[in-house]
Amino acid sequence: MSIDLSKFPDNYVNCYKYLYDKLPNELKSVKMAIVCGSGLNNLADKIKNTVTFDYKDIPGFAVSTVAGHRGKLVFGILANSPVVCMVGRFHFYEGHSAQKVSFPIRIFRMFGAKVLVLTNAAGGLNPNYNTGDLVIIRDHVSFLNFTGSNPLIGQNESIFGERFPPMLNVYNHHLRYLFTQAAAQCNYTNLKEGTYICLSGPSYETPAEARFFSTIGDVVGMSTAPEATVGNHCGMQVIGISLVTNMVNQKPTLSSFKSPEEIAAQNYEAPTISHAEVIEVGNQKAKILEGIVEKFTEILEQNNFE
Ligand SMILES: O=P(O)(O)O[C@@H]1C[C@H](O)[C@@H](CO)O1
Ligand code: HPA
Repeated sequence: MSIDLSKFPDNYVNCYKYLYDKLPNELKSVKMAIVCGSGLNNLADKIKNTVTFDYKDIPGFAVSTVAGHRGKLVFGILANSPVVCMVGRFHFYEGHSAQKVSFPIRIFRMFGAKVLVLTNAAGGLNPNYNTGDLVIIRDHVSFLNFTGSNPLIGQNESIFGERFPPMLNVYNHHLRYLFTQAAAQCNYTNLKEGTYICLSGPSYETPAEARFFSTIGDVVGMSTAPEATVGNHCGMQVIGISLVTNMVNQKPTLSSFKSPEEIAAQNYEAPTISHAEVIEVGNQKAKILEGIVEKFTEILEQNNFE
């Protein structure tokens, strides 16, 4: 075993040992951890020589209760590199604490992962975006973090990181640049970069909230920031990719001064959004993202990225 387990809290040790004992030598240490967002399960399909665990069997893991999140942890080889992949993640709105949501990230760090690839499905706020676009996260605004649900609240586990971590470079610039190279090599031309707004969910935003969010960010979702916060705390280099699964409705709700007849005469169609739509777009685009993530892993290997 390459780390001194006596320095780690018991709940982390139990989880680490459970997984470690079941892994072949070539997967007992990994370079990269990947988290699949809603509908993006197939990101794991390119991983070879896999060993798969059900979340329900892993000590300390929550279970996935959301459609489009398979609930499997996959260790394996991607582009000649040992990786671990969460096929489905945990969300705060499922009733898990921010600490529980991000627990796996520290486990991945214990397994040696330095690079953390976070993917998510998100609503587009920036008018220059379209459904289906991939957005490299440049920075985030986390409503969870500043409303008292920062995952680092509680006793600081100093084996992982410092009490007051800076958040000035959470999303690593070099990784983001290399991701643009990977996308170009995969002939993907719709790559954007933007600020991700993290909400607790599960309700989607109102139009008024959406207009407000559009003044401070480009995409809005319900995940990623807790994992990025914890990854940053324990010294991981983080990259986040959002898939725009829907454009968020920002039009004001109906005026009180218009009669139902006037509204009907304008052929008004009420806007809507559903998780089924989110998953469908995720499924359609997972293949593209899968290819880019594989190429990205290959580029990291070529660059000896540590
Ligand atoms: O896990 P992600 O962030 O990809 O999932 C998004 C946010 C909500 O969980 C869900 C809303 O449709 O999709
Ligand atoms: O429009 C959205 N809002 C919040 N979270 C989301 N996840 C996918 N789409 C959305």
